[in-house]
Amino acid sequence: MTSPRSQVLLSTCFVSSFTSKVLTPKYLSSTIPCPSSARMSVPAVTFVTGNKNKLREVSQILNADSSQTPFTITSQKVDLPELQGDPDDIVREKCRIAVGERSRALTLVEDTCLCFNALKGLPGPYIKWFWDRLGHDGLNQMLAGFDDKSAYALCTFAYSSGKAGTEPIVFSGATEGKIVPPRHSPNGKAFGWDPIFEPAGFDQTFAEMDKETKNSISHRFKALAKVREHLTKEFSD
Ligand SMILES: O=P(O)(O)OP(=O)(O)OP(=O)(O)OC[C@H]1O[C@@H](n2cnc3c(O)ncnc32)[C@H](O)[C@@H]1O
Ligand SMILES: [Mg+2]
Repeated sequence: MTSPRSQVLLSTCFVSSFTSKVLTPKYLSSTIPCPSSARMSVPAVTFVTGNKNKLREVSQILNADSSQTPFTITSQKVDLPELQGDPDDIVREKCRIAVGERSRALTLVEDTCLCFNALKGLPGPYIKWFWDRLGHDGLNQMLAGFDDKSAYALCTFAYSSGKAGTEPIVFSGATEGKIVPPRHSPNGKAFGWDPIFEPAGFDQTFAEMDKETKNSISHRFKALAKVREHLTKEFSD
């Protein structure tokens, strides 16, 4: 029997194959099998997030290189609590909560920080609230009294096999850069704080560069490379 809570979860479930180029939201909880060309069998892993931009980037990054081992990831939209603390502890706890919601299935969650060096790493994991309340200009204003505008974007994934007695495994990736007055792409659409983050070595913000470039240098790309390596090892043989 499906509990009322799981019915809510199922009704907000996006299912997508990360082996497909297009994200197709469907109100299903089933998984999409690996293509017959798959060189190994990897059970579906569900990425639990309430953020469609994260989901899109994870999909694009995992699809970018067809020579990599394919594996199937579904996604589930759940508004997980915004926790406080150290990024690794936050994402581990986020994963435990997500696994609890999902009855021990293979589960992946992610938490993103934007850390200002002049502020000793803050806003860090609290960037969601700072960005919501202050916007791009307000975030710039926070650094107005400092010469040091350097910052880094940190992405931390936690993966759980869902097996009893196991702890989530954490994978992180960081990209250095600096905080700049907002600069958007010509189409004006942007993901979160991308318009104010200029990665080191580039003269464009994340929002100005094409998505392939962002996805080849981003905090998310670096963390996902470690996730991919782990999953490939875990499910080979
Ligand atoms: O359900 P979850 O996965 O928690 O999604 P969220 O939107 O709550 O995300 P976080 O808790 O990780 O908060 C990170 C904030 O930073 C934003 N963000 C995350 N990755 C980003 C990126 O690559 N570029 C710009 N903004 C990003 C995101 O929209 C949030 O406002
Ligand atoms: Mg969140």
